[in-house]
Parts: sequence; structure tokens; C-alpha cells
Amino acid sequence: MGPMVDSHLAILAGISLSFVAVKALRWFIKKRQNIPSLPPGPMPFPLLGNVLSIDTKKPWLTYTEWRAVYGDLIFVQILDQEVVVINSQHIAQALLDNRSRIYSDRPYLATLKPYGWLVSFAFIGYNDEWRLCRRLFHQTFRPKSVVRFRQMQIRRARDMVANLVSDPQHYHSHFATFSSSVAMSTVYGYDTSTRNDPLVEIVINAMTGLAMLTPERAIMLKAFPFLLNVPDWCWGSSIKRSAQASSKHVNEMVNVPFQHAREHMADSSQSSMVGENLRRMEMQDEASKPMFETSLKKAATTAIVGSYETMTSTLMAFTLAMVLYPDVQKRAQAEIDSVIGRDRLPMFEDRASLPYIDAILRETFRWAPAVPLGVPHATSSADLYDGYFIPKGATVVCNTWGISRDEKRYPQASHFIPDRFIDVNGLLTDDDPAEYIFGLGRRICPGRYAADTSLWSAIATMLATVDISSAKDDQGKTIDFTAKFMVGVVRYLASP
Ligand code: HEM
Repeated sequence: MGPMVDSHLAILAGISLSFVAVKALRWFIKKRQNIPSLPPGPMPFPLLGNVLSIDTKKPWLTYTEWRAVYGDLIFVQILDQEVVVINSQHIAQALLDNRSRIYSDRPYLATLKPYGWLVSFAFIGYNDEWRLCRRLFHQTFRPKSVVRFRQMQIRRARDMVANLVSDPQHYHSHFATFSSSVAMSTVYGYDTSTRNDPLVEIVINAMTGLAMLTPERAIMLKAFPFLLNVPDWCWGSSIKRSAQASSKHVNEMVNVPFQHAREHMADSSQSSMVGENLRRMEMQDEASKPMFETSLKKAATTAIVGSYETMTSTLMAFTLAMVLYPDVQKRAQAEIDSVIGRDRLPMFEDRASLPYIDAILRETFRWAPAVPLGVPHATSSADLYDGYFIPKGATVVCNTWGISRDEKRYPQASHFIPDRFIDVNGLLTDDDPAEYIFGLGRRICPGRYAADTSLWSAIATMLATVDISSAKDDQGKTIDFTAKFMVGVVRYLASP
């Protein structure tokens, strides 16, 4: 045993020494070439980098803590990946917005292709295919276009409240139904049934696969790509099997609703992204149709995937806030009562007269940002910012959580205080978290206008019609609960 341990130690020592030597050499070359230093950050360990110091489930917490030590721009090494973390809106704007030519790529993730997720243009590189998908998406979801969805959003919000009243226990499911029904309608012109809709089931099945895109799996597949080819009986074949299952579900999500929209194009009175573009496609020459159709499918799928968890998570956070802060709820209801009365329900025309409802929406965005680290960007060339060197191919992460919990900007940041967005005249302030919770630059969430109006209609309709409070036991006593959040790309409150 002795010599074997010795040889392992010798190998480890050798690897560590070569790592230090490579680092020292790179540092020396940079010095010689007068290349400026990387942004500050914690000292990396050989091979592992900083991975052991990061809360891998909630990395935004670690990055937020590190801000106090290293500042608003941090360099982190995660295994062989160079990661630049942005901890302030100012730097996010300076890099992701103002230098978007450099900061609009996405990092390579070894799980995307085998798990079927390259169908989402949110994950693909900054290339011509992305441009076409994004253009198709934008035509339907730009501010002027989303106005036509308003009546449908209000209708869906009222359906959701009807579900909440008849079956309050399953509020998570009603929020999910609301989110997917709005998306299915805008994208495919498809009217979902209020419960157990077959197309929504297909989306839910595919979304389970999205949760499998964990960093651990990506690292395993990057290091051992042969795991995708091992026989079923072999150790490690679970990755291959989960990838096959995920691809199958994603394929269904891409094709089944699309086919439905194609078949019902003629009889659908609703305008939708797929319907309109299929009509446009009929006028195109045969050669360009296949590429157009593939991009349209990707744009459609990404809209469904992009809305489902983010919207549901935001509605869950709003509900939690109303339970924990009953005074906020009462004040919002009083605003609705005084502006609209009790004879009718809120409409978009009332929005400007209901600033406190908008302040609640802003505070929900800030208090519980659905995507706490955004979706990572990547640099397509090296850059120099504020004297620091940002390497080509670095992953760039905007720590939305850190920005939204900055005590200097938001005193008592962990508390839900909508008043922070209301000025002395009772009007909304200039600070709108929508300017950072949807990401920045050319990859900024293109569904943000639809998200804003969907969420407003849901929140305003709920506040006008129901009281949100903790569940009670048979004796009418409040049942204690601890809010638990599930984490992944999207952070969301676990349903009971
Ligand atoms: C509260 C709701 C939502 C939040 C918090 C949210 C947040 C985000 C974030 C942070 C990104 C990454 C931006 C970046 O890379 O800088 C993103 C991308 C995206 N979102 Fe949203 N989103 C929401 C709702 C929606 C909705 C309703 C849709 C569709 C109608 C949508 C469609 C997309 C798409 C297509 C992308 C990919 C953009 C690209 O890579 O070019 N999102 N979203």
C-alpha cells in the first residue's frame, strides 16, 4: 500500500507544482507583455480553482459575500473555467450593454446537446442562427406587439383567480397553469384547458429535463464524453439514459404544439407567433423554408421555456410576500378599492392610477429575483475594463441577487418594502429592478414586456378579489411554515 500512496502523492504533488508553474509562467509572460492584471478574486487552488469555496447550490450568496472583500468585479476560477462576476448594475451596463459586441456569447455547456436543449436559443452562441431566432421572437414580443395580448392576459388572470377560489390549496399549480396558458396562447394561438392540459403536460415533462443540466453533469460530460456511449449495464450509464429521456421529452415539446398550430392555422382567430410566421413562410422560396422553420421552432420553444418557471416563481414570491406582510396587502387592496371601487376588476387602463400595485411588482422582482445569477454570458474577445484584463472565452455572470440585496441602495434589503419605490409625491421612483432582473445587453430577456403585463394582470386581479394568508388548521389556527426555495437557474419557492 505504501508505495502506491507515495506514487499517488507524487502525482498529485507533480500536478500541483505544474499548475503553480503554469500560473507563474502566465503571470510572468503577462508582466513581460505588460498585460494588466485580472480583476481581484479569491486565491485559486491547483486544478480545482475556487470551487471548494463556493456555495454550489446558491453561488449568488458567495459572490455577494465576496463583494465586501474584492469589490464589484471579481475573477473566479471554477476548475478550468475563468469566470468574471459582476456585482453592480453600473458595471453590468458598462460591459454587457455598452460593450455588447464582446459580451453577448454564451459559454459552452457539455450537457446542452445530449440533453436536447440546443433547441432553446437562450443557450446558443452569438451567431446568425441566434439573430434569426431573436428577430422572429422580437416581432411578436416587442412593446407595440404585446399590447394585443392584454385582454387575453386579463382573461387568464381571472381564470386563475377562479381556480384559486375553488381549489386554494393547489395555488402553485394554478400559477403554473396561468404562466403556460398565456405563453401557449401568444406563441401557438392555443387555448389551454384550465386543468391537466395535454400540451402543458408535455411542457412540464420537458422542463424536468432542464433541471438535469446541473454544473456537475456538465463537468462530468466535458471530462468524460464517452459516458454518452457506454452500454446500459455499465457504471456511469445513467447520464446517457437521462440524456436520451430528456431529448425525447424536449423533442415532443418542440414538435407537438408546433404541429397543432400548423393544423389549426386556418381556423384560429387568435394571432400568434407561430401562426403569423407560418403564413409568412408560405410566401418564401423553397430553399429558405427549412432554416426558417427550424428557427421558428426554436423561438417558439424558447418562449415557452423562458416563461414557465420564471413567471410561476415570481407569482409564488408575490404570494409569500403577501402572507408575510399583511399590511402591504391591505394597503394595496385599499388603493384598488379607492381608485376602482368594488363593482369591477382592474384593467390595464387603471395601471397608471395604481402606483402601489406597481411598487409591489417592483419589490417582488427585487426581493426574489427569479434568475438570481441571470443566464451566463461569455466574451468573444479579450477586453480591458477599469485597468483589468478580461480574457477571451471567460464566462461572465451578472449577480442580480447581489445587486438587489445591496444594503446601500436598498436599506433592510431582506425585507419586503414596496414603499422604497414610491417618492414623497406618491409617484413611482426612477429605480426599476426590471432594468437588471431581466439581464442586460443584446441577450436581455426579450419576453420582459409580456412578463411585465402578465404579472401585473395576475397580481392586480388577485389583490382585487382574494385575501392571501397562511393556511389554517381545523381549529382555525394558522399553520406554521418555513419558506423553502428550490434552486437551479431559476430560484423558486417550493410548493407545499
Ligand atoms: C419574471 C419573468 C422573467 C424573468 C425574471 C426573466 C429573466 C431572464 C433573464 C435573466 C434572461 C437572460 C438575459 C441575459 O442573458 O442577460 C432571460 C432570457 C430570456 N428570456 Fe426571460 N425572463 C422572464 C420571463 C420571460 C418570458 C415571459 C419570456 C417569453 C415570453 C422570456 C423569454 C426569454 C428568452 C427567449 C430569453 C433568451 C434571450 C437570449 O438568449 O437572447 N422570459 N430571461
